[in-house]
Amino acid sequence: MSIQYEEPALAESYGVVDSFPKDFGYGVEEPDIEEESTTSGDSKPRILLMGLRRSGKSSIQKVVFHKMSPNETLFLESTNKIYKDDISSSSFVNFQIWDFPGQVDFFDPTFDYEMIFRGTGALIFVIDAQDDYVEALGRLHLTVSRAYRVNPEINFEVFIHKVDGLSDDHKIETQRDVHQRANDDLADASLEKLHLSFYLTSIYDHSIFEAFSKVVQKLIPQLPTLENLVNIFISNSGIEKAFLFDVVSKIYIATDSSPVDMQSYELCCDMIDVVIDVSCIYGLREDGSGSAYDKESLAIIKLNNTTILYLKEVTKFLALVCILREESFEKKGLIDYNFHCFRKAIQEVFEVGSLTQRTGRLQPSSSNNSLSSVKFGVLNGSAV
Ligand SMILES: Nc1nc2c(ncn2[C@@H]2O[C@H](COP(=O)(O)OP(=O)(O)OP(=O)(O)O)[C@@H](O)[C@H]2O)c(=O)[nH]1
Repeated sequence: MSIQYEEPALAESYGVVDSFPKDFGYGVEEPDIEEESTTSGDSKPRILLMGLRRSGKSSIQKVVFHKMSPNETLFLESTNKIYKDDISSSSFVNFQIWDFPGQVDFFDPTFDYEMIFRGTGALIFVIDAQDDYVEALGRLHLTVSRAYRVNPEINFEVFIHKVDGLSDDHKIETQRDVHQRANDDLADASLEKLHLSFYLTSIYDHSIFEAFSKVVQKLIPQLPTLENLVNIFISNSGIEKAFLFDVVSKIYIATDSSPVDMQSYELCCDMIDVVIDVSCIYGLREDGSGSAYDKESLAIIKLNNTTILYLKEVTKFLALVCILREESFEKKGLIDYNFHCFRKAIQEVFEVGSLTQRTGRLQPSSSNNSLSSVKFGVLNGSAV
């Protein structure tokens, strides 16, 4: 992962350099920042974070990608320039986030919005749900309608943010109201084809990670392949739920087809934190060298309700976290064998993905073939 700064002073004022998990020891190859900013950087799929001032854009970016604790965001200064952040933690989650200052003026001739929207994969518009959102809705309409005219391929995502301050009923009501008004505005402008997706988010719980996971997943053309692989793996191994995580951000880039319940997701996120924290303390060599997350990374946690959490390294950046019953874990040999097949298949998808050229979004690959060559063991014991 590398960070690109518009201006060094701005970066310092954020204190990003300190909060960024550079010393995390994931073995992330740090690309040359100069080179990133001048060559490949701008061709990466782009996610734009837009919204009114103080709606929470920078906080989202810092909490999800830079391990900033939510309370620290209280001290974030207002963003004055477009702030580009390169997230190259894996070739699947390989994109650039552009954090816009709240007061972007589309009529300013120096703001080349056509160029910006042309290379954009997703536009996240953040609305502060604790504030009066009438102005934000006007801004949302102006922004998405302009962006759609330049690039109709963009995924438009609306984060109804800071919902931690709202009661459950109020949350649902706010979402319904925002949804209704935003779509009415689009209908009035004959833009019915423009699809908006809505998420209730807060940096004080896992909702922001979940929402970001869904946004990122839409930019991964290999997603059906990944989901298929997870499905085959869990059904042949007696596993209840599995998430393929990007370890640094805790975004899940794929899961099986059973519905995601927040509790399972939070449990798996917490497991990653525990494993990395313990590994940072006890997993490094005496001189501090080594990596907290590497090929050997593996953890099994038995909970007191006969549930087992099982984490294993898949690639340098990805981990599979599974939830299963104690009795299924008796067939650990089968699970390990199937995991081996799963990992091999994922690596194939990963290799093909990294070879394909990227444009506004990650390029589709012909990697579905990898499924046909995977031979999982089955639960009755006879390998296929
Ligand atoms: N309660 C609550 N406060 C939040 C949340 N997210 C951000 N905030 C607070 O909102 C304030 C503004 O956050 P910023 O991230 O600076 O907002 P911004 O949209 O980047 O603002 P500009 O840079 O001015 O455009 C900060 O005090 C954050 O702590 C949230 O989920 N819940």
